Amino acid sequence: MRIDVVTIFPGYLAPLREALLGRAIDAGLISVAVHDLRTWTHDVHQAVDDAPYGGGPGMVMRPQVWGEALDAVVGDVPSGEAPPRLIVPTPAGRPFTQAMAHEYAAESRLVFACGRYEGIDQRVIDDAATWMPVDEVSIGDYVLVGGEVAVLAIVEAVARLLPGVLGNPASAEQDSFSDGLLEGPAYTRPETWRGRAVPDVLRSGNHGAIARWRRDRALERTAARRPDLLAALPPTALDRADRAL
Ligand SMILES: COc1ccc2nc(C(=O)O)sc2c1
Repeated sequence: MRIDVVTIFPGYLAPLREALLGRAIDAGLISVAVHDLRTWTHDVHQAVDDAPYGGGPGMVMRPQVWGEALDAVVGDVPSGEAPPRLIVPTPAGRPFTQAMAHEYAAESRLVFACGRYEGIDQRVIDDAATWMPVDEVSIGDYVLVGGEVAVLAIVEAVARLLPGVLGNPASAEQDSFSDGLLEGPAYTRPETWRGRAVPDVLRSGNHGAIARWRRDRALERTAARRPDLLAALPPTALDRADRAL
């Protein structure tokens, strides 16, 4: 997968080259190019923003600069080749979900546009949508200062789903949300720590009982913390034992 990120703060994306993602880049599983939006300014001040039409607080990012940047970064899409998906993090975006992470993991190329200030002139999004799929997404019901942190989260959620990135593919298959539920509690050695013992069932070697216990804990946690996820499960998702909980 090829990933391009356009931002006025390239240094914010440095964590993409660390740890698991850094190893995936070194292994050639993903390529990441970070572009400084100011490359496409033509004035001495390298201005990327201007006052909003209609008044109001803050500044809006200029369409000319973004238009040239996306033209250059996306480049000419060879005929017959699918254009990349443009992802624009914004508080006004569609909530980013694990299902979307799987959708994005199937793409060969993603381009991220990181907004700052009050966001990017809407015409940039509208123009881009005439020649590539554009998703405006939010990583949560809170407002960040810019799109860069959201890009780090989205890229990590997507890249870990790519073949070869996670050491143990089963980890992705048993993710929270993979079966629509939150993961339950996890334990490792020692057996007792500060007077707290690991649940006996997890040391029983009885794989059926362990699976049942883990499912029950996941159902309990989901019911307590995300009842919306439980309500969204298809009726067939819960078996008789689940319902007996
Ligand atoms: C101006 O660019 C922004 C500002 C806030 C913000 N908050 C996001 C979120 O997903 O919460 S994405 C994003 C982009």
